[in-house]
Amino acid sequence: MSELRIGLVGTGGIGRTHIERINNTLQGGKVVACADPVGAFGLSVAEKYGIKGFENPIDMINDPEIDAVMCTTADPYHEEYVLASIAAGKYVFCEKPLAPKADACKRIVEAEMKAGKKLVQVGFMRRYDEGYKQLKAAVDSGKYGEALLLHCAHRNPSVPADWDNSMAVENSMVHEIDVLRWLLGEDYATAEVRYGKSTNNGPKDLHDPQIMILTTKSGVRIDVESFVNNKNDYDIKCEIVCDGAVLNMPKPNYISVNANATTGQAMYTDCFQRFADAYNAEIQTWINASKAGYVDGPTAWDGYCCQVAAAAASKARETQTIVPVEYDEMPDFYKK
Ligand SMILES: NC(=O)c1ccc[n+]([C@@H]2O[C@H](COP(=O)([O-])OP(=O)(O)OC[C@H]3O[C@@H](n4cnc5c(N)ncnc54)[C@H](O)[C@@H]3O)[C@@H](O)[C@H]2O)c1
Ligand SMILES: O[C@H]1[C@H](O)[C@@H](O)[C@H](O)[C@@H](O)[C@H]1O
Repeated sequence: MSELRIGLVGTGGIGRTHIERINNTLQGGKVVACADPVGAFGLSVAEKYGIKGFENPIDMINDPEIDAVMCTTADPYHEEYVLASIAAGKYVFCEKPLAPKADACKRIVEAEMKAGKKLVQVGFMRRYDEGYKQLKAAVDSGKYGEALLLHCAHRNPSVPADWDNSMAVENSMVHEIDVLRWLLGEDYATAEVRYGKSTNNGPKDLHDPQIMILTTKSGVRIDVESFVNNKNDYDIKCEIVCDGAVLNMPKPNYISVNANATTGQAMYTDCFQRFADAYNAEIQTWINASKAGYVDGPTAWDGYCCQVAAAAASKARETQTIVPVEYDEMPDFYKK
C-alpha cells in the first residue's frame, strides 16, 4: 500500500489538527474523507480541506476507498464508530477516552477479540512525549531505586461550560491514569478523589480543583492535582520520588525575554502547543503500523483499564471514600 487512505469522523478542534498534521506534515497517509455526527458540519470541513465529505459517518467507514479510520468525535460517539470500524475490519485510531464508561470499552474489547485481530489504537499521546519517555527510561533503568511516590499536576486555562465532575476524571485525568500506568508498568489497586476549595471561574457543575490519589498494586502512591480552569496556562507536572533520587519531567520551554526592565517567558496555553511533537509521533506510529498490519500503541485493553480506574475514581469522589480498582483479568489476546 503506497499511502494509507484515512477517513476521519469528528471534525471538531482536534479532528481538524489531525487532518492538517497528516496531510501537511506526516508521511505515508492522507485523510481523503471526513464526516461528523453533525452531518452538515462534516461536509463544510470536507469542503474547506478539499477532501470527500460524507453526510453519514458509517457510510464513510464502510467505503472501500477508505483503508483506516480516525475517530475524533466527542466522547459519547466513540463506541459507535469504533465498533463500526472493527466490523468493517479496518484499523481505527480513537481519541481518548476509548469511551467514557468502562462497560462501553468492554464492548469494544469484546468486538475486537471476536474479530480475531487487534485493530484499535487509543489516543493517549503522552506516551510519545519526550519528557515522559525520559522519565520512563530513568525508572526502568533501575539506577535511581524504586519509585515510591508521584506528584503530578494537570492544569488547563479553561474547559467548556458543559463540563461536570465526571469529566475531570474520565476526560482529563485519564491522561495521567494511562501514562502513569504505562510509566510504572503496573495496574492500580485503589482510587480516591478529594476536593480543595473550589474556584468560581469554572462551569457550575464542576468542583475545581480536585486531587485524585491512586495506589498501584505494588503500593506506589500517586497524587494528581486537576485544575482545569486556572485561567492561566497549560501546565503538566510529574515528579517521581524514588528510593535514591527525585526525577522531574523536563518542562519544554519558550525563550525568555528581557524587555521593559522585566524578564518574561511565554507559557503554553493548550495541549496542542505542549504536546505538538507527541501528537506527530503518535499519529506517524499509527500510520506506519496500520500499513504494516499491526497495532503499535495503547490498545483497546489499555483504554478499558483506564476507564475502570476512572470509574473507581468517580465513585470515590461521589462517596468520599477509597474505592478498589477492579479489572477483569487480561485476556490472552492482549498478552501478546
Ligand atoms: N489527546 C488529546 O490531548 C485530546 C485533545 C483534545 C481532544 N481530545 C479528544 O478528542 C475528541 C474531540 O474533542 P474536540 O476538542 O475536538 O471536540 P470539539 O468540541 O471541538 O468537537 C466535538 C464535536 O462537536 C461538534 N462541533 C464542534 N464544532 C462545531 C461547529 N462549529 N459546528 C457544528 N458542530 C460542531 C461536532 O460534532 C464535533 O465532532 C474528544 O474525545 C476529546 O476527548 C483529545
Ligand atoms: O480533551 C482535552 C485533552 O485531552 C487535553 O490533553 C487535556 O489536558 C484536557 O483536560 C482535555 O479536556
